[in-house]
Amino acid sequence: MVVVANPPVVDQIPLLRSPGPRDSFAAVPVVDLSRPGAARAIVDACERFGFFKVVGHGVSADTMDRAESEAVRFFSQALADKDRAGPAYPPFGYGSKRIGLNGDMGWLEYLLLAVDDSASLSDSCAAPSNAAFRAALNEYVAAVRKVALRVLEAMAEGLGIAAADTLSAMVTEQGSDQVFRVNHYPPCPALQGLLGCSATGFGEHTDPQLISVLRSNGTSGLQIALPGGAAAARWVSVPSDRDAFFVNVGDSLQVLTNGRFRSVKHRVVTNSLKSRVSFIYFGGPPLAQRIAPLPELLGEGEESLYKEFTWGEYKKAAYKTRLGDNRLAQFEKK
Ligand SMILES: C=C1C[C@]23C[C@@]1(O)CC[C@H]2[C@@]12CC[C@H](O)[C@@](C)(C(=O)O1)[C@H]2[C@@H]3C(=O)O
Ligand SMILES: O=C(O)CCC(=O)C(=O)O
Ligand SMILES: [Fe+2]
Repeated sequence: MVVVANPPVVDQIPLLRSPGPRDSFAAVPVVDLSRPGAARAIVDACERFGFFKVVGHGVSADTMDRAESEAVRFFSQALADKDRAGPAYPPFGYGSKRIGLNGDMGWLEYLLLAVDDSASLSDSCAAPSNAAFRAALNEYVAAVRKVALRVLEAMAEGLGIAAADTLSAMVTEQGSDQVFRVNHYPPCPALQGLLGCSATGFGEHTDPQLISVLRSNGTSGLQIALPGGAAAARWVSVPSDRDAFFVNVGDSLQVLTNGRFRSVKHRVVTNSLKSRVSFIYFGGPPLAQRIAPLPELLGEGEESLYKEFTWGEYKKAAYKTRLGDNRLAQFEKK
């Protein structure tokens, strides 16, 4: 009898070229939310990269540190204990290495959680059950969501949209689809010997929602693809900053701006020595929200580049794709 063993999970995690010093994105746009001019700077960064760093956000270091140390405590538990907070699919909870339902793998473990209308972790997610961790995450989520709303308001202002809450209302309306994710990338020392290679932490993708707001513990690993026109994308590492937030434009915001803002392709490469812990708030609208270019942004005679769809339709289609797929392609007008 031939016994075929399943390949070890780690063999299914793709390798990436380790970033070198020349791949650092030192020119990452930095927006100080507390200063005048933020709206213009945000629009400029969204048009050029779909990505920027936010300082002057007013979130206390205590709020960030408490959430981080509770997350570190959670991930340091035995696997059997963490598994009690899973599985991640369906629909929310603890997951390890498998991302989504379509075969993507990364060198990470994570908590995928739903956020309710009052900006707290949804009662429908029992995980995490530890009261101190849950309280720390609730405090953090409330704070980061406020940052996301201020950024969306600044975007509307910078785009010259009359109603300041046109974009932010989409993620505050009843039934808005907000997700929160805590990612832990353990160091991946097994690859130290393979010169110039790192394991994929989180494979390349764009985020489907309107906006994602990320904060990490200061361990590098996040990379974005610089737009290259016809040329192949150039991957650059984002210098980490534990005191700042990083904002990604998502696919839905690209459509709402008829392609003026670009959803940024990004990925995470593991560090061979240090753990990375990241928190990401994903702001999405209610499922019934129509995702189409805002009329104020369409010039005379300008047509939508996309077919009509709702967030619910886009999300359903997105969850059938692999991470690296171009999810918007099937909604583009040919
Ligand atoms: C492979 C997948 C994971 C993902 C759902 C998908 O089918 C395609 C989009 C992925 C993504 C990327 C951004 C967020 O991390 C996420 C929660 C999301 O909304 O879309 C993940 C999904 C996931 O991890 O379930
Ligand atoms: O963990 C990170 O730093 C980024 C992860 C990410 O892009 C995601 O969860 O969608
Ligand atoms: Fe992402």
